[in-house]
Amino acid sequence: MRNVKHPYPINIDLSRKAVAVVGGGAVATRKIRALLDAAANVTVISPVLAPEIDTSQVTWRQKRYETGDIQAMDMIIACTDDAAVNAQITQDATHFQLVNNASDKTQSDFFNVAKLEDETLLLTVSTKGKSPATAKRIKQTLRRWLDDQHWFKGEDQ
Ligand SMILES: C[C@@]1(CC(=O)O)C2=NC(=C\c3[nH]c(c(CCC(=O)O)c3CC(=O)O)Cc3[nH]c(c(CC(=O)O)c3CCC(=O)O)/C=C3\N/C(=C\2)[C@@H](CCC(=O)O)[C@]3(C)CC(=O)O)/[C@H]1CCC(=O)O
Ligand SMILES: NC(=O)c1ccc[n+]([C@@H]2O[C@H](COP(=O)([O-])OP(=O)(O)OC[C@H]3O[C@@H](n4cnc5c(N)ncnc54)[C@H](O)[C@@H]3O)[C@@H](O)[C@H]2O)c1
Repeated sequence: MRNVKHPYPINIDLSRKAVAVVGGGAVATRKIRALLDAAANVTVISPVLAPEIDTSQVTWRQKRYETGDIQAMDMIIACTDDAAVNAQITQDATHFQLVNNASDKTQSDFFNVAKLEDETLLLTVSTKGKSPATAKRIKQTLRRWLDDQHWFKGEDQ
């Protein structure tokens, strides 16, 4: 995130929102999984898609990114393997769109978080962009602790 010391944490209902994922590789696969969990309407813009991305659950625009592609989108995840393209996407977005640039945290309006979720609980972990691997480890430690307390009834995430 650009210069924010204390980001605003929220849980968003994405079921009426259009989300563009630009890029169709490993990072896109992970982000799309969480977006579909949240019932988002996902459009993927990428010439190639990883086989794990189910084309029956997303709209696939099989092309390289061009300015204009994200115009009607509420939220955009820029995760191509070309940092210049991801930077262009951040630049093309207007102030009322939310952009996550997966290759440059100084060009993001928001960061994604590690989550632990069952029917009644949603726990999220963020290191404010400093160490996603640490966020994942903390999540796994929390999962074991919650299991010991019998407080968690979810699947592995
Ligand atoms: C939490 C999680 C949620 C999610 O999936 O979105 C998430 N990253 C996850 C996984 C993950 N991330 C990376 C690998 C590969 C590791 C490896 O193999 O090398 C893996 C896979 C893994 O660890 O399994 C590497 C990586 N990540 C970022 C960069 C770029 C940079 O740092 O600038 C690079 C290096 C790229 C490079 O240069 O190569 C950036 C971001 N990643 C964030 C979130 C945001 C900050 C989160 C926070 O504040 O803590 C932030 C800033 C932006 C964002 O993406 O929103 C999810 C955990 C899922 C879980 O819960 O299991
Ligand atoms: N934020 C995170 O969690 C995180 C984690 C790991 C890596 N990264 C960053 O994300 C980037 C992508 O990583 P990956 O493992 O998904 O890469 P990848 O190589 O698996 O996938 C890249 C995808 O981008 C697509 N692409 C390339 N140029 C394009 C263009 N002009 N328009 C549209 N799509 C285009 C390709 O077709 C491919 O599907 C890395 O370069 C790295 O900087 C971020």
